[in-house]
Amino acid sequence: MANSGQKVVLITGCSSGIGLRIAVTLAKDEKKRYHVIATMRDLKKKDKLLEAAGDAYGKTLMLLQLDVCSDDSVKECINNVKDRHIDILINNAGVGLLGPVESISIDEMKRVFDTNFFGVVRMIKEVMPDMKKRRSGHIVVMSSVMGLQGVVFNDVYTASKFAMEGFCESMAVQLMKFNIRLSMIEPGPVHTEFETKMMEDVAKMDFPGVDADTVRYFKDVYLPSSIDIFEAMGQTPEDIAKCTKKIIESERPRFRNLTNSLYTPIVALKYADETGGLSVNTFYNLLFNFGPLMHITMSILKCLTCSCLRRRTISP
Ligand SMILES: NC(=O)C1=CN([C@@H]2O[C@H](COP(=O)(O)OP(=O)(O)OC[C@H]3O[C@@H](n4cnc5c(N)ncnc54)[C@H](OP(=O)(O)O)[C@@H]3O)[C@@H](O)[C@H]2O)C=CC1
Ligand SMILES: CC1=C(/C=C/C(C)=C/C=C/C(C)=C/C=O)C(C)(C)CCC1
Repeated sequence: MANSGQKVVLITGCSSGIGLRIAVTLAKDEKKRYHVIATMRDLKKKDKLLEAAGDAYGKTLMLLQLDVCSDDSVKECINNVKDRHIDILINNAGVGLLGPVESISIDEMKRVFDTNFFGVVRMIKEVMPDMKKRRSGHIVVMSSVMGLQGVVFNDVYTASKFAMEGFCESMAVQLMKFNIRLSMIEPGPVHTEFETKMMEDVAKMDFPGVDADTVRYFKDVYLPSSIDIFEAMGQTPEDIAKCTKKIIESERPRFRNLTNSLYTPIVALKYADETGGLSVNTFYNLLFNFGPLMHITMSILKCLTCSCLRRRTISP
């Protein structure tokens, strides 16, 4: 039960990664400002969260089952919240999808949209009426740099995040009229199970219906470069949890929130050129013409951002 003055925060997708870390970070807030309702679709996966939450569990953190792809589960979950009163909704649940579209079924694509786009729509539809009645609330949506700019071979995942960005950009205007804030968070690569799940999926792929060149571009060009990017720029779930906490605590939260300054110039390419060609040509060149150079550049970037170098430069 939330104590008076505590804000009720409901977070989706807390069994691992960013959602788990946001739930624990808010539940362990030193001023105990939050009553965290951490949700997951399979409560058998709760151990990692409960271990990280420690003695906050049962005090500032509680657990509820929630599958954002099920209308009934969404309704049932919110009905289990006292007075259906949620101050902050954090839509974090999401799934990736990688590879040549020729070998991806429409059903698989629909599952990604059902989670990443319709999952957020279901939650907002369920929670928004109460926030409107109270003229108060904050809706946070975990988008991605791929909600701002496409990345090759991430076509459908990118589309699902673009869809969410467009939905939120439209919703934000009317929500403002009801004093409800809407914030999008756009992380670049983050080291979570998201990455391992994608690599596991790729290992199992046999690319039916895909020509040999496309398979080669995916496996021998894109994948090594994306591993470089993850290594050189990858943030931690803690980084994203800290950003999220800052956003929900700010008086006037920004609508869009990129979390990784190393990635900002890459997204900036898109806004620097209204013809849209700059980012397409840059990505093309980085991948197909400067692949090896990019590998070296990323390794240097990794050194510049890792602590060992900083330690050497700091100590005389
Ligand atoms: N990792 C990255 O590089 C980036 C991730 N993001 C976004 O961050 C969010 C969290 O991903 P991340 O923590 O990295 O990855 P994880 O795979 O670790 O976490 C994803 C979470 O979403 C849950 N989930 C999946 N489908 C559903 C569903 N139908 N209902 C409820 N929960 C569901 C998963 O639960 P289960 O354990 O049951 O599968 C899991 O808890 C996603 O929206 C992702 O798009 C954005 C930018 C970068
Ligand atoms: C930047 C960049 C690349 C890869 C970007 C990647 C891999 C981003 C991953 C983002 C994630 C995982 C977001 C999840 O929501 C390429 C295509 C290698 C080409 C060169 C520029």
